[in-house]
Amino acid sequence: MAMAVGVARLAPVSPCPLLSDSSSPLIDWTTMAAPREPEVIRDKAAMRAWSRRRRAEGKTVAVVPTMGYLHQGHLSLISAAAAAASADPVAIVVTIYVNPSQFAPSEDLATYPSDFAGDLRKLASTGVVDAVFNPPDLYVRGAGRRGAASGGAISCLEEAAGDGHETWVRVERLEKGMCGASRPVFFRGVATIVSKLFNIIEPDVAVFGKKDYQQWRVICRMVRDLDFAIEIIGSEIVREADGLAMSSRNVHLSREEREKALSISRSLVDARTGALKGNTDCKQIKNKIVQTLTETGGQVDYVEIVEQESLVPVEQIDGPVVICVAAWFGKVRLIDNIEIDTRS
Ligand SMILES: Nc1ncnc2c1ncn2[C@@H]1O[C@H](COP(=O)(O)OP(=O)(O)OP(=O)(O)O)[C@@H](O)[C@H]1O
Ligand SMILES: CC(C)(CO)[C@@H](O)C(=O)[O-]
Ligand code: BAL
Repeated sequence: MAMAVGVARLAPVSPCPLLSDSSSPLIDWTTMAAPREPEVIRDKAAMRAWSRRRRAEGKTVAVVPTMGYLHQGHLSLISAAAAAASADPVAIVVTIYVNPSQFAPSEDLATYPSDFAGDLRKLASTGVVDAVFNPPDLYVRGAGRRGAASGGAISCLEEAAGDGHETWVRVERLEKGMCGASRPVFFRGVATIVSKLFNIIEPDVAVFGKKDYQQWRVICRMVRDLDFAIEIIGSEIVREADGLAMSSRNVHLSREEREKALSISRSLVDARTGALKGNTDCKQIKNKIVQTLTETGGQVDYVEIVEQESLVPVEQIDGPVVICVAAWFGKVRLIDNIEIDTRS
């Protein structure tokens, strides 16, 4: 039975030495309700019925979409969900589904980390998660041939789905560039699965992390353009004590690779410090970050400085921008970012 929840009291910020002004507070769940096992729902119709019952009870339904292998970054989204509807009782749903349509066949779907039992323990410890939606599959699969090729890159889903699923959501401008250039099926898959989750769960609020900055912006634009009656919340990046952005894929880093990967967050902080001191030439900033990451053994995918909402690249930092980085350390592709506003 869902229960009204209080707001997770955020633990005093134990500032990370590198990012003290942008590290996100971790959550002191001990101040929350007693640990409580969330209901596990695996069927789409049951998930929709559960959500409609909560709303009929007068609750705000909040969803936190994830691909599992949960860490504090995910738990911070749950806290944001609880806080978003603090005036009303909220029913919080966390989805755990590794979405095949956002992975190209050449990417790491097969090695994506998973620990559902551990995830359930972490969610229970919060005492505020009412349901976990963990479907075995969310796509119609066909037995027949896929028919005329859709052209362009295909995802792991299309490789396996035959003449099944064929409807896609595209956010045509924001999906281009940065991760859209490196992962040509990623945002089509994300926008499509998030739309499906929204149609199944019918939430009032949905929380996404700014760690995946471009993804967050793509989803905000999709919600605007398709008139979803859903409040989208972007939650700040949660970092390890040494500044590394928490990410499920970090588990694949060797000790040495993890040490080298610290160059990402450190170079972002240095860039922001410099910009606030007047070093606002984007070409110089990007070249310095690329040099730093390369010298520490990273293979840079991209370093871009773009306007925060339009994601349009800028040549000078003069207003709200975000520096977005993607780089490989060993076989692990990491992303991170830092927002800068020289006018604030
Ligand atoms: N360190 C973090 N701080 C804030 N939000 C995060 C963080 N890590 C992940 N999230 C958010 O959690 C949600 C689920 O992301 P996901 O399940 O893919 O985890 P992940 O840590 O991003 O994994 P990976 O990046 O390795 O695929 C997304 O909205 C994502 O932005
Ligand atoms: C939003 C999401 C859950 C969609 O699969 C995924 O892209 C993620 O975990 O960021
Ligand atoms: N949060 C990232 C999801 C992905 O890399 O597919």
